[in-house]
Amino acid sequence: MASLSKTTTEQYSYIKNRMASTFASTIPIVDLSKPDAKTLIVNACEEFGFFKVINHGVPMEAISRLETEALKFFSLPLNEKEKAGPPNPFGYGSKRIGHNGDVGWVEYLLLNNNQEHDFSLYGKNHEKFRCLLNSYMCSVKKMACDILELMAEGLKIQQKNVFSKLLRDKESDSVFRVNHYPACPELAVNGENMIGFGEHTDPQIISLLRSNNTSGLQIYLRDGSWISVPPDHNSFFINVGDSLQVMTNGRFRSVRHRVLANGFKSRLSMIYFGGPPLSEKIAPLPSLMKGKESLYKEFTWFEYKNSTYGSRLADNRLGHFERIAAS
Ligand SMILES: C=C1C[C@]23C[C@@]1(O)CC[C@H]2[C@@]12CC[C@H](O)[C@@](C)(C(=O)O1)[C@H]2[C@@H]3C(=O)O
Ligand SMILES: O=C(O)CCC(=O)C(=O)O
Ligand SMILES: [Fe+2]
Repeated sequence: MASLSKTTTEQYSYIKNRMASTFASTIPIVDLSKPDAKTLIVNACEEFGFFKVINHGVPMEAISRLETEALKFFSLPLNEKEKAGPPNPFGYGSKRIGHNGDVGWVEYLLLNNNQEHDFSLYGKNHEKFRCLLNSYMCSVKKMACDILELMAEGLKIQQKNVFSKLLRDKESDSVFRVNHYPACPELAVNGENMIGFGEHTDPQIISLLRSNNTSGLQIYLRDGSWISVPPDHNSFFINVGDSLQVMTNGRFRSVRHRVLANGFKSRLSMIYFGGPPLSEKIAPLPSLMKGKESLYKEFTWFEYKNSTYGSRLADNRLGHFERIAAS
């Protein structure tokens, strides 16, 4: 994947070389060890649907050991990696994202938390890889639940575990993804920007992203501009997903985001997507309605997921489920 010519990159989307501004100071930072965390989380979810977390409690040692194993996997020859693919939807994938024509300058591993994966396909260190992945997923899931509980407190919801119980449920449909974006030297020469992972919102409740120190992630602001998120390998970045937007009746916004390929350095990111059980009804919480109508028709996570997997990355997936306001 690292060697490419113009013909191989033609299939990817380029974006105009208008640099997105990097406003490091715009992105809210939440220190999970501070008492104001819950208020800052609610403000960030309302304004951006996105924030950075420090003092997260996931040991750096566990993170870097997993990152090393993931990089070892991605450095295998393509035919070896392809033994763990194609992703339907889980396994190893390269360039194609989903099944509806999206492509990006990325290769990845997609795993489901409650499905047995045949790890023997993941290189000769697969046992080590599996153990590191399991312990990382446990720590990140715990952090996700802590954040969701702070969120419920910040929203003054009596039932503190109203969101976190969905991730803790043994049927929780959560997904883990490792994305590898090789450096794309042609971009460094032409000064162009190419899409690594096209713009989209995450369909689940919450996503916890951690990457190495290579830039690329951008988020879309309410004013219609894209901003680059300065990478920080010691922190986690949290996205509000579509399901949380619905549960808060639109008070929190699922954030549109994308990744641009880098001309000089490869990027490795690991994302935990916390999702509810398939049978869970996704609907606004009564305590957040305050006499207002629901903005959404009723649906289960199974129905939303089915519709998601038939959509293109950039689609507004919640559009199908919005109620048309009576005039
Ligand atoms: C094009 C697609 C890939 C995706 C499923 C979809 O049809 C639309 C949503 C995509 C997305 C974005 C967030 C996560 O990375 C993901 C695993 C998810 O749940 O929804 C991906 C899906 C995928 O890569 O299969
Ligand atoms: O790789 C990244 O940094 C973000 C990718 C992403 O948004 C996703 O996998 O849903
Ligand atoms: Fe995403």
